[in-house]
Amino acid sequence: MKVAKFGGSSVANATQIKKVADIIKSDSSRKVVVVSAPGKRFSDDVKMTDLLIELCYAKQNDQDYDTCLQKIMTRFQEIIDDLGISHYILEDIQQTIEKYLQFDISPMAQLDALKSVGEDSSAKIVSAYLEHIGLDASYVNPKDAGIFVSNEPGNAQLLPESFSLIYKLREREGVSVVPGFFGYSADDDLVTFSRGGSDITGAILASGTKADLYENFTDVDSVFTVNPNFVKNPKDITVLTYKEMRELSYAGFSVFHDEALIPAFKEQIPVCIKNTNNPDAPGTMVVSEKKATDQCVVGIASDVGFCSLYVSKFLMNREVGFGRKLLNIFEDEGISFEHTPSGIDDMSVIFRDNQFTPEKEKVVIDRIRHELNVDTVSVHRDLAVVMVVGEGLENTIGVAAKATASFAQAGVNIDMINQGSSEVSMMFGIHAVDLEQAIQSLYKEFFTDESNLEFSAVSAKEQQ
Ligand SMILES: Nc1ncnc2c1ncn2[C@@H]1O[C@H](COP(=O)(O)OP(=O)(O)O)[C@@H](O)[C@H]1O
Ligand SMILES: N[C@@H](CC(=O)OP(=O)(O)O)C(=O)O
Repeated sequence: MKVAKFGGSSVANATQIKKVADIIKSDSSRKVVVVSAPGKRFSDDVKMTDLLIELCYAKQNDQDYDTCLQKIMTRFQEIIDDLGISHYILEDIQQTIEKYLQFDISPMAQLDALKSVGEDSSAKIVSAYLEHIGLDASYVNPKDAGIFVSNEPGNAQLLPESFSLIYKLREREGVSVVPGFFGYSADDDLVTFSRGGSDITGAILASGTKADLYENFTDVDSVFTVNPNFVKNPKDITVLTYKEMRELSYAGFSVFHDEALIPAFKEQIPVCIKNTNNPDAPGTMVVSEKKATDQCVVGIASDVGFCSLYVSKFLMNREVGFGRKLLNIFEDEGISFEHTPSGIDDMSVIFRDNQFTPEKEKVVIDRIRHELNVDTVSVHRDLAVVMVVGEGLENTIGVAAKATASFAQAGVNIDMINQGSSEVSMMFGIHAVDLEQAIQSLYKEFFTDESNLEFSAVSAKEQQ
């Protein structure tokens, strides 16, 4: 039995939904289908989820929201008309939105309720269309599917008791179409996962039903070795391990949500990333182990929006508890950190920029100066993180040298290197303005010549 998730690009309009239906029809083992909200139809288009967020903010700020509501309804109407299914669904969507707009609940809870309408409506539309073409299909609400989550709006986490309920989905007749992206709290509130979270729903259902395969349908033939927005027609990846995919999606391979790896990994469900527009292409498999290959580096990922706080203090290495005290300040101020590269008298804390308002920055710096008595403290914003990822890194010599040489060749200054704490990745902090050049230079270094083969030859020799 397979769980198939279709992303926003796969349900963006009626033409795409018809492709989805063909894919479901072609394989009767696709018993559980998860859908996202309608995504972008062209590059400047707006995702349905973003329209719903706009609608919610307009309402909460007492602004006119009719135009936005109209845009939302027109998009759903176009899809429903083009598919030739009942207008009853359109009325249902309108009533649901209006009910949520009138909800007297916290702003965050109202935002989550409205955000859920995109996926919920997609699931109703897709199941109605499947029935319309003669398939046995039904819409299954996340509550009926057993998706119970913590009450953290916009960042729901699955409650462990969900798994036994989800397993029961296997008993349902026909194709169950479940909306992605949200679940229900114990208090019956609608709570969404983080953005891109329909991948998480798919992985949870695949894991809970102990599916043989989790198929994640999107708009590219495979996961590429580098984000295609930086390099034209990059090489594709046929097999990745969970660890590799986790590191790559953490650092910007938005094609698959990094949190979606956890449920799949726990139950060892293989994941296949495939293209709705070209379903015959084999896609990329994500599995627990892969055969040793010549390929040392499998992908180069990058993400922006990082900030680094640097502290130096003479004899820091001898001061018991220094690192803990520094990180305690971050904890007290509610900032989660990503990396902490350090030297004998220096330590940097790397974290996501959006957590660091100017007021927060002032408080953190004052506390570090007064409580830790440091020699220097400084903050560097607009950083990007670049990850060079591959299971082969651990046993391969010279990758860092090649990477740093390629940064130097591209004239990119490296602010920070974090090597060794992960077995499968090497991380570089650079200025965001240099990102494109850095990525292109690394891609050239690792994927357009025989460099990976050279590496494997070196490491094989070293292991003898
Ligand atoms: N390394 C990568 N390989 C493939 N696609 C990538 C990669 N990095 C970023 N992407 C982007 O991810 C997109 C697919 O993810 P997303 O837009 O979330 O799809 P969906 O609508 O199916 O959820 C691709 O169109 C591509 O632009
Ligand atoms: N619609 C939600 C969830 C999601 O997973 O979307 P997509 O499949 O288009 O990435 C979002 O935009 O965040």
